[in-house]
Amino acid sequence: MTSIPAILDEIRQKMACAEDRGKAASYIPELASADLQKFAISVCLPNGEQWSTGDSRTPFSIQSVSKVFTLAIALGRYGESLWRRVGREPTTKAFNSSQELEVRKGIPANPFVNAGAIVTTDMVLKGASPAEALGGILQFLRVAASEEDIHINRDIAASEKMTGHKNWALAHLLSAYGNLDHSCELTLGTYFHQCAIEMSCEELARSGRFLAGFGKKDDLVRQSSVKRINALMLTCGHYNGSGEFAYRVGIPAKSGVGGAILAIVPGKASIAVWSPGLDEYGNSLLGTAALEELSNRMEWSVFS
Ligand SMILES: NC(=O)CC[C@H](N)C(=O)O
Repeated sequence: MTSIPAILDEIRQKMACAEDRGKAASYIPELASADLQKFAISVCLPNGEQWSTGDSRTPFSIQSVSKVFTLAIALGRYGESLWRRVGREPTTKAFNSSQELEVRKGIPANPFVNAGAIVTTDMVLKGASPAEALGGILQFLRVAASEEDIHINRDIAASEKMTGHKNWALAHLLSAYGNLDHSCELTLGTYFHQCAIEMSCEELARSGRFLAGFGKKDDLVRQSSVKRINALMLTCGHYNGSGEFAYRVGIPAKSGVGGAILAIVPGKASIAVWSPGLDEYGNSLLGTAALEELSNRMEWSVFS
C-alpha cells in the first residue's frame, strides 16, 4: 500500500496542475488578493505522526472553521440549553443568508451558518469582555493545536468589520428577535476577530485531534460533545454544499472562506487542507477535491 506521505505528495502534484482553482472571497477585501496557487494538506494520526505537504506552514485566516471551536466552548458551558437559541438542521440557503432566519423567527438553522455562529459567539461573550472571550477561544486553540503562537490578524478583522454588511444585517435581525444578549457592535466585533484567527495547515490539523478522538481531548470537551460536533460538521459544515461534500468525501468537515477545511476521520485522522480558491458555496474548490482523493485512497469515508 502507498504510504501517506507519498499519497499526499501525489495529491499536491495533481492539485498544482488544476486549471480551475476557484475564486478568492472578494467580499472581504483583505482576502480578495489571496494567491490561488497556494495549496497545503496536513494529516495527524492517533500514533502522534503528522504528515504535511505544500504550503503547510503558511498562516491563513481560519474564518468559519473557527465556528467549530466556539461551538465546542459554548456546548461545554451551556450544554443542551444551547439548542434553545440555535437549531441543528442543514440548510439549503447560503452561509450568510437572512431568508431562513426570518422564517425561523430568529433561531438560526445551525451553528455553522453565520447567524448561528454569531449566536454562539454571543453566548461565549456572556460575562466577559470581547478581549477575554477572544483570549478564551485562542487559549482553546493553543491547547488543541499544542502551539502557543496563534494570533488574530487584526487587518482582516477590521476589513470585514467595514464591509461585512450581511453579517451586520444578520446581527440586527437576531437582535430584533431577542436572540442576542449583547449589542451588535460587541458581538460582531468578537465574531469578526474570531474568524480572523490565523493558523497554518499543520496547526489546524493538530487542532482537530480532539474531535478525532486523540490529542489532548480530555482537556477540551466531553466525548458526548465530540459525537455531536462531528454530526453537525457532517450535516452542516459546508452549508448548502454539505450534501455534495458528504457524497464526495464522506467525512465530517468544516470549511472557511479563507480556503481552509478541517476534516475529521473519527478514531483515524485529523486533516486540514488549504487552498484559497472557493466554489459557488464558499468552500475551497481544490481543498474539497484533495479531500475526496485522500478519503478514496485511504478508504476513510465514514460510510465505506
Ligand atoms: N464561510 C465563512 O468562512 C464565513 C466567515 C466570514 N467571516 C463571514 O462571516 O462571512
